[in-house]
Amino acid sequence: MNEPELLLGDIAQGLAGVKAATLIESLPWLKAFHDKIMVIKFGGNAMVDPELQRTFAEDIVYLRYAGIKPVVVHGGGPQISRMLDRLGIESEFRGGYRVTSPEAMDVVRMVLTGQISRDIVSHINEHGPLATALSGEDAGLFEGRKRLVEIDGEVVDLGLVGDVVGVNPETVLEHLAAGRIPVISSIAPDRDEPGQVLNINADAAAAALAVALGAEKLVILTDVAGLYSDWPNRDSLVSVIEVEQLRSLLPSLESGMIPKMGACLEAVDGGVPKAAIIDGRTPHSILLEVFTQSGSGTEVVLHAAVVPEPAATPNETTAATEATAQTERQLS
Ligand SMILES: Nc1ncnc2c1ncn2[C@@H]1O[C@H](COP(=O)(O)OP(=O)(O)O)[C@@H](O)[C@H]1O
Ligand SMILES: CC(=O)N[C@@H](CCC(=O)OP(=O)(O)O)C(=O)O
Repeated sequence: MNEPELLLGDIAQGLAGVKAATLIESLPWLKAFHDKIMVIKFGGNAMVDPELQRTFAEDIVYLRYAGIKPVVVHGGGPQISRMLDRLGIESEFRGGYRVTSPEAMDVVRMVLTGQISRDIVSHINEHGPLATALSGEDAGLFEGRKRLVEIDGEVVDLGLVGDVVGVNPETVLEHLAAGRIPVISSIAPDRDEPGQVLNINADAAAAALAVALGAEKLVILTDVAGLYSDWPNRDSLVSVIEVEQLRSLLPSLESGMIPKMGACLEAVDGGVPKAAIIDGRTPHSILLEVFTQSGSGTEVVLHAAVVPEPAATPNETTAATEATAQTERQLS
């Protein structure tokens, strides 16, 4: 063999080694998550590009064939706003929640249940008859109650916006037992007002469902790399954070991140071992998060493993940055 041929042979062998290392890195996670339920929240901002919808569906189907039981809860905030705009109905957000009139509620229901659920199901089912759509209204899945929020010391009525105050997960469990992938929209019947439905923030709906299902992990896809402890300082991306650190950081967060990090807290407080915020703009970010040691975004856990000798970080800006610099991801 001449020299270029030898070199090509070395490169091919090196690439094969990298591929094998990548595959074998997933083994501990395949074992840990085998037969476990994983709730994945697909945010409206993460689904704007059709190619990302396709790679999202591939990841979900991959999880399913890897022996995990994925449950998808989806949002669709930007898509609802676009439809409201087309219909000449004004959109207003307060404290991260959409002020929802009865007229807007019809549109929320139409876009989430009638359009986005169907699109996700259809992308997944390109791989086989796997996905089935459910609304939080179906078989009493969610029970909601109107949410009153306090903003700047003032109690604000957000209209038909609710919290999930009850979950009846049996239907979802039945679908999982049949090998299906449930795709769920975040609408809930109002417990206090029969016939009325409420608009639920999809992060909050995903967290409540993850707790009720006894999920092993909640994964939330959004349009940033994860949680920044000192937003918008790009050097402050957090890899792992403990619930108590997050609880003290929460009041300083800006509106988009409040429902998201609040949902992670609720999930871990409710017994879900891990909750992660990941970048839905990166193709296959779910696979990277679930099957690699470094993950792909921010993981929230009850207690993080402590690295024996943390490297010095000269630009530590907050208590959370300091604390998370000393932790690393772990299997359980
Ligand atoms: N501390 C923070 N870390 C990361 N993102 C933040 C933070 N504070 C505010 N944000 C903003 O929150 C946004 C995500 O929230 P949102 O737009 O509601 O997402 P989604 O549509 O996926 O639910 C980010 O794009 C970012 O602009
Ligand atoms: C009460 C409330 O704000 N509900 C959200 C529901 C959809 C959602 O949460 O979508 P994302 O995940 O894309 O943000 C809304 O009307 O936009």
